[in-house]
Amino acid sequence: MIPLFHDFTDETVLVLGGGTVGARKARRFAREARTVVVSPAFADADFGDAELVRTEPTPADVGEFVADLAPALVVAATDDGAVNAAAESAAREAGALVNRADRAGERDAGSVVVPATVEDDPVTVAVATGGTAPALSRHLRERIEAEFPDVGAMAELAGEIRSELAAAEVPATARHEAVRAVVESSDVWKALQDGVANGRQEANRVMQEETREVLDD
Ligand SMILES: C[C@@]1(CC(=O)O)c2cc3[nH]c(cc4nc(cc5[nH]c(cc(n2)[C@H]1CCC(=O)O)[C@@](C)(CC(=O)O)[C@@H]5CCC(=O)O)C(CC(=O)O)=C4CCC(=O)O)c(CCC(=O)O)c3CC(=O)O
Ligand SMILES: NC(=O)C1=CN([C@@H]2O[C@H](COP(=O)(O)OP(=O)(O)OC[C@H]3O[C@@H](n4cnc5c(N)ncnc54)[C@H](O)[C@@H]3O)[C@@H](O)[C@H]2O)C=CC1
Repeated sequence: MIPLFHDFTDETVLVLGGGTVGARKARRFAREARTVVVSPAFADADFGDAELVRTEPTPADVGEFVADLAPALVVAATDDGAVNAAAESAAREAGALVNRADRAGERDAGSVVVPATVEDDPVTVAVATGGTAPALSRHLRERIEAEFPDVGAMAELAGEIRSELAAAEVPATARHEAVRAVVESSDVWKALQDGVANGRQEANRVMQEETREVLDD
């Protein structure tokens, strides 16, 4: 399976099932998309900014929700296999993506998996195990979050340096080496813990050192 990133801004996501799994997916998608959760009951859980619709659709009703909402993605997270299967076929018919929360293993195109995700804007790290061990995906996600608390700030810093070097018309190879030296520097990572300004200062030092090395060669 190959991970691809999908922008759901201005899209609708329909989640069927208001259990803890439906809540987790709703929370996740509601950060970006209009998210509607349809379920006869809702777990005592955080559904983020999702809209909750309390009703118990039959498999036939599911198609109507899909037709009405025209979602880009349908998440099938009920404990009823027939409803989840109906969600899958309605999504396919409507040309929407589908996420079957009750299935592991191989999938057809259009049937997508939700990975464990580290999000620290503008960075996204996605982890999956081919459905073999979701608990391990979660654990890896937590380890990555703990290991790189400033990853978003690092991305901003590297992006700023990239644009500045490009604007100064520094040749491509030197630019690439400078940016790589910054992101690979444990000193810059450490300095970022004390704020972006410290990170920037340390990055300047690393780049100066890098330039000196190039000139010495
Ligand atoms: C195939 C997939 C489909 C999909 O949902 O997209 C799927 C399917 C199933 N999960 C099951 C169980 C659990 N899932 C979790 C947790 C997560 N599951 C997620 C994704 C996926 N789960 C996709 C594959 C991802 C991959 O390849 O690794 C995460 C990463 C993302 C998310 O859901 O948001 C999220 C962690 C988020 C985070 O914390 O970062 C935990 C742990 C926990 O809850 O703490 C458990 C219990 C422990 C265990 O079993 O490992 C079961 C069995 C149900 C049963 O036994 O009844 C099935 C169905 C089956 O296997 O048949
Ligand atoms: N992908 C994942 O991470 C995981 C997936 N699962 C799978 O996902 C399913 C859901 O898991 P949980 O949330 O823990 O189960 P749950 O039993 O807590 O929640 C199921 C929800 O579906 C609702 N529901 C029942 N009939 C419905 C219908 N006709 N239309 C809409 N909603 C309906 C119920 O009211 C309930 O809110 C499980 O059956 C299991 O197969 C379970 C654990 C993790």
